[in-house]
Amino acid sequence: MSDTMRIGLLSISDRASDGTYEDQGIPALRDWLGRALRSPWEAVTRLIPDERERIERTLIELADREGCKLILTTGGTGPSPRDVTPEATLAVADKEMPGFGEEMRRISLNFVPTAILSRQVAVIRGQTLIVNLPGQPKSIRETLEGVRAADGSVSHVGIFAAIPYCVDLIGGPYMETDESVIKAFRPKSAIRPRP
Ligand SMILES: Nc1ncnc2c1ncn2[C@@H]1O[C@H](COP(=O)(O)OP(=O)(O)OP(=O)(O)O)[C@@H](O)[C@H]1O
Ligand SMILES: Nc1nc2c(c(=O)[nH]1)N[C@H]1C(S)=C(S)[C@@H](COP(=O)(O)O)O[C@H]1N2
Repeated sequence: MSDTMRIGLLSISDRASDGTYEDQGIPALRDWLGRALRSPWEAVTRLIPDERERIERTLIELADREGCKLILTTGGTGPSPRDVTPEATLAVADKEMPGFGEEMRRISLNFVPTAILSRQVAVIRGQTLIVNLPGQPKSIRETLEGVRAADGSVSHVGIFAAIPYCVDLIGGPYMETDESVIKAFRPKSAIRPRP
């Protein structure tokens, strides 16, 4: 197996995909991962409208054909009629990982009272972890990295801390992070020494 982690970045937005505004979802995901990851990775990106069948097909393509062991989606998690990202994600799932959604909503409440409007979920499909993030571009960093106090110390750990070990457990590459951005947590027995 290659050591390069392929990460699917899926932006789901009617208006970004039809050109009403420029997509900021994929650039925000790419920038954050560029700062956070120390191990080799490459992005496979897709920008699509809020259409359930299209979202399901794209998730299956990224997981099964493109070999992405992690897929981060952004957008379509709210209560509006066209927000169907969680339904599409659950439809392609083998297992639900409810801790991610619960924790992201808790983290987001540090930033906006409307955090509870996001129905975001995370699931496992085969050897792929799929995580929904909200559509607001700033929510990407907020949920992945967590909350910092004024002195820069972490007051609420972001959900990315749990992603490398989750990827280990489903058979993906060993991911390493820049601890000044996000410290990946692994039990001692799962930590590999640096070469
Ligand atoms: N891909 C994106 N790029 C830039 N801004 C975005 C993007 N997706 C969402 N936003 C911003 O975040 C807000 C909330 O996101 P949400 O996914 O609810 O969008 P929406 O209102 O359903 O819009 P859309 O028509 O793009 O699907 C949007 O109103 C928009 O300002
Ligand atoms: N961290 C964070 N979470 C957030 C937000 C945000 O700005 N930051 N916006 C909320 C709002 S206003 C909505 S409606 C929901 C759903 O957003 P989505 O439909 O763009 O996915 O995410 C919520 N979660």
